[in-house]
Amino acid sequence: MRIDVISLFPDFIAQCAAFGVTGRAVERGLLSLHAWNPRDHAEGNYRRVDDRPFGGGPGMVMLIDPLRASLAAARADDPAPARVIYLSPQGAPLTQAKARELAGQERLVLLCGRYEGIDERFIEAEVDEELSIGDYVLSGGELAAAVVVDAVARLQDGALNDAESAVQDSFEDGLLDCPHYTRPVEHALGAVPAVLMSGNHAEIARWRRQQSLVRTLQRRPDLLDEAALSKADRKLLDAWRTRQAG
Ligand SMILES: NC(=O)c1ccc(NCc2ccccc2)nc1
Repeated sequence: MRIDVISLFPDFIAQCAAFGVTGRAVERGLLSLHAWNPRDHAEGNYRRVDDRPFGGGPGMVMLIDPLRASLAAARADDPAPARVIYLSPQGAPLTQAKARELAGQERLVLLCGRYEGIDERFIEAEVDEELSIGDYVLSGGELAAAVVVDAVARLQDGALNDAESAVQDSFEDGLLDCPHYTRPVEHALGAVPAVLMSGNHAEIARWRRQQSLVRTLQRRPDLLDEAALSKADRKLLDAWRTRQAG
C-alpha cells in the first residue's frame, strides 16, 4: 500500500510512522509513505501557501494552486490510482470499519489542512472523501493523518505478530476489549481473577467475552446496539444481569 501525505510539515508524518508497528510495516515493504509540501510548489518569492478568507473573518485559508501542484507531483511520481482523503472536523467519523476499507486500497493521498482549512473549490474538485478522527479541532490535519496511517498500517497482511493481532481481533467484532492482567498474581492493588489462573481455556474465553460484552454495555451501549451478538453472547449478558440483580 502506498500513502502520499500532502502537508506543510512533511517530517511530522514520517516521524509518527517511524516507530513500532508502522515502522515495521514500512521496513517490510507493506507500506510506503511519501510526503509532499505545498510550500515547495508555491509561486512567488514569498512562496505563499495561504491567504485571507473572502468574506472577512479571522484566520487564513490554504490556497488552491500549491495544493493542486502538490497533488499533481504525487500523481506524476506514481500513476497508480489513489483515493484522496481530506482530514477535517467536517469529515465522516473514522471507524474501525472505515479503517478496514481504507486498508484494502492500493493507494491513499492524505491531505492535511492548516489554519482554517483549504479553499472549498479544491475539496470539490479533488477530494474523494473527508474524514474526521473525532469531534475536536486540532492545529492541523497531520495528527489525524498519522492516526489514519497507523490504523491502516496495522491492518496490512504481515504487519502484526500473533500477540499484536490478538489486540486487533478484540476490536474487530465491534466490542470493547476485556481487562488484562499479568504478574504478580497477588498485589497490594488486588489479586488476578481466579478464572484466569484456572487453566480452563473454555471458561477463560467465556469470562473474557462476558467482560467485553458487559464493558461495552456499561461504557458504550451505542456500540452494543450495532454489534451482531450471538445467542451465546445474549446468554452471557443475561447471566451477568441476573447476578447483578441477585
Ligand atoms: N477531527 C479531525 O479529524 C481534525 C482534522 C483536522 C484538524 N485541523 C486542521 C483543519 C482545521 C479546520 C478545517 C480543516 C482542517 N482538526 C481536527
